[in-house]
Amino acid sequence: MEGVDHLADERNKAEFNVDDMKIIWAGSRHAFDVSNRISRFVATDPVFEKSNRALMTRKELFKNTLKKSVYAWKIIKELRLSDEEGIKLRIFMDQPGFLDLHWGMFVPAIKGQGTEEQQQKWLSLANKMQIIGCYAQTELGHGSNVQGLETTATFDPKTDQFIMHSPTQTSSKWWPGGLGKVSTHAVVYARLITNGKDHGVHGFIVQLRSLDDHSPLPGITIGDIGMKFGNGAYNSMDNGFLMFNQFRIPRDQMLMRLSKVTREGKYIASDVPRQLVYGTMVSVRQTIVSKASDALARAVCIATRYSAVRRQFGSENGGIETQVIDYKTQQNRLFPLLASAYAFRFVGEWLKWLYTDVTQRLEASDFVTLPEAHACTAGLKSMTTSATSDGIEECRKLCGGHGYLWCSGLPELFAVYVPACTYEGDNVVLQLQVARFLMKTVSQLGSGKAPAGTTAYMGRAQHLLQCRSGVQKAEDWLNPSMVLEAFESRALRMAITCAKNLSKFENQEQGFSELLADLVEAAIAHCQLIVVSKFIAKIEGEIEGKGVKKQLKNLCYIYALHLLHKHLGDFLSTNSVTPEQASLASHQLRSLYSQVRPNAVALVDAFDYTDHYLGSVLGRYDGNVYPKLFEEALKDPLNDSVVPDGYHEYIRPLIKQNFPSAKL
Ligand SMILES: CCCCCCCCCCCCCCCCCC(=O)SCCNC(=O)CCNC(=O)[C@H](O)C(C)(C)COP(=O)(O)OP(=O)(O)OC[C@H]1O[C@@H](n2cnc3c(N)ncnc32)[C@H](O)[C@@H]1OP(=O)(O)O
Ligand SMILES: Cc1cc2nc3c(=O)[nH]c(=O)nc-3n(C[C@H](O)[C@H](O)[C@H](O)COP(=O)(O)OP(=O)(O)OC[C@H]3O[C@@H](n4cnc5c(N)ncnc54)[C@H](O)[C@@H]3O)c2cc1C
Repeated sequence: MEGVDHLADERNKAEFNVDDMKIIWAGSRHAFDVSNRISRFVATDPVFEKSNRALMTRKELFKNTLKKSVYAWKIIKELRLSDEEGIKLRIFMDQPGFLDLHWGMFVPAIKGQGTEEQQQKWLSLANKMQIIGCYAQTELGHGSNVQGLETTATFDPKTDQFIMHSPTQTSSKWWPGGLGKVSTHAVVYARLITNGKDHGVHGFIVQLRSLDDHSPLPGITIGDIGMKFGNGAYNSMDNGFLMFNQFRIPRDQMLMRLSKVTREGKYIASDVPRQLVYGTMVSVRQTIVSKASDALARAVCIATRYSAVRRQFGSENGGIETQVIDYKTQQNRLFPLLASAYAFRFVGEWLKWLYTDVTQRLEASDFVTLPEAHACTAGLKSMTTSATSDGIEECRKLCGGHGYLWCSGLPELFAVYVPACTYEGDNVVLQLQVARFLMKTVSQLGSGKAPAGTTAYMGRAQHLLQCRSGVQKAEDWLNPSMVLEAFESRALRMAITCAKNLSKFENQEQGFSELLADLVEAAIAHCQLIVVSKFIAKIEGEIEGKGVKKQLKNLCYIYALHLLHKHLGDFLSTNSVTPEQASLASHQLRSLYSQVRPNAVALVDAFDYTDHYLGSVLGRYDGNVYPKLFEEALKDPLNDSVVPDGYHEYIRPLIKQNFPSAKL
């Protein structure tokens, strides 16, 4: 029934104030107000309609993305939206496109690696969108191995220019978003060569297309790399290829904040770490962690509301059947994902703080926390995107058959989200960076240099290697220090075992290669510890709102104890817990699920998602699922006529056994 809230009973059961939780989820009242206002604005503007996306051809989808993006930009300008509001507008527009790369990578790359003059010149154009830029790093032959890029930028002292060239097919740029059809400019990463010497990979601003007729400039071959995973989905983005044939750019288009080439062709490296050339990736990895919580929350919101609407079995004497959310198996799959969405939110907030802190330090030439910032952004990007991709797929299964329908919103969400495990660094490659950082930290234990930040726990190695968990009853698993100690001792013991095994190899690099799988496991254990510890820090801080803290505590312990359950092999093999303690954790987990159950729908309402943003018949706020599923089905073009096209050509001859005779 239209206008009826089918989930009202669920909402009435909530034991906390949802409006207060909305503020906690958003991060502040101000952030909530902006998010709430912009999401409603987008939801009610017909230009941002998106339900028809799956039926569009690639060309229609691309053009629709252009229309929405340009309209969004017009709104941002005309209504003088702040940066924060503009970002929200792009998020709620919910259609990947060139704006993401222009604002998310091109502009930050110039800000981070350009000199003052370069910033003034290029950002004044980019900020007005008089030029549109992308981030052209990955090539056909190399993505993960950035040092292996082949594109060259050779300085020609005669003309004071760099000659950009793609010497091989594998050196073609391949993947950059916005490159294929839209960008007029790119930050291109290429090997800098001066006086015959290769100085490694550096960034260059390169104009790709004419600003008059959009044709590629002479010496540039450019196009779209073709359809990607899923219908609609990420195909709104023009990921592109690019080849240079001796294409010339002025010397001052090398991004020269970190190192310079003089008029004479002399290379001057600054004394800052060369890894700062990777700075844009670090900044985007940090934002990807917050976006993971956003994507997982969308899937969980759909699965939770639908699980409360859906009923199967359990009716006695023709009475009402059981809501599937009441099955313990459903709770055991769903509630840890709900808890993970909250956990990633809070670790995302913390990571933003860490990133802001390292940026300020770098400006003051303090590089001490750079390795930690790199390890945290890389590891948490990897861990949260992997968990979110798996979580979205689990939510699809939690919705049974209807989850497989496009209009559930889950197939498209999965297809758009899953490349996050690959872009901005393959998730395994990134965990190996964390592992290197951990091995280095372990090797320095006892050297007098106390580990700091997220590895501070390693400074208590003596205790953590010997301690035995003090958990004796199920409620002890609600004691933050007992939970933390179990995670710390597991992470430390795994790291130390790796280090010991590594030391058995004469050649460290060969040892590292042999032990890759164990090293990744150790890195994941460390990242999980970070997320658990930041969630605990959150619930130990000040939290306003009726009943809010209690809910967050429940979710925090669900998050930690389900990880313990999932990785029990690690916890047992490192003697961080005993089998009896593990079974007490499972007992506590069941009790926490029962406490979350009456609050589940309200906990996803706290995400404050509009039906437009969710884009899901199953996740509708009012729970009016069944009539709407019919409405959606009837909109399908196959239902335009009752007798389908092809009937006379194929179905009728088949039924009437009236085929033209076959010839082999
Ligand atoms: C709410 C949000 C709203 C948002 C709105 C907009 C947001 C924007 C979002 C945009 C939408 C997203 C669209 C998708 C965009 C995808 C773009 C891409 O994929 S672009 C393409 C992305 N591509 C990739 O991600 C490629 C992945 N590959 C790589 O990053 C590198 O090749 C590597 C790290 C794997 C190795 O690098 P290599 O040079 O071989 O280094 P070694 O291993 O030999 O280590 C040497 C030393 O360096 C250290 N160090 C390393 N990195 C860093 C760092 N970043 N820093 C500091 N340090 C670093 C390392 O620790 C070591 O230290 P030590 O031991 O000596 O002390
Ligand atoms: C949707 C999308 C958008 C993108 N947008 C951009 C963009 O805007 N700009 C841009 O420059 N790039 C972009 N990329 C490229 C992206 O950054 C790379 O694809 C990514 O960094 C992974 O690199 P790769 O493709 O070389 O993977 P590979 O490194 O070839 O990975 C293949 C397999 O090898 C494994 N592997 C690789 N190296 C190691 C190792 N050392 N140890 C163990 N295992 C290893 C990986 O785990 C993986 O399983 C995009 C990619 C996608 C999918």
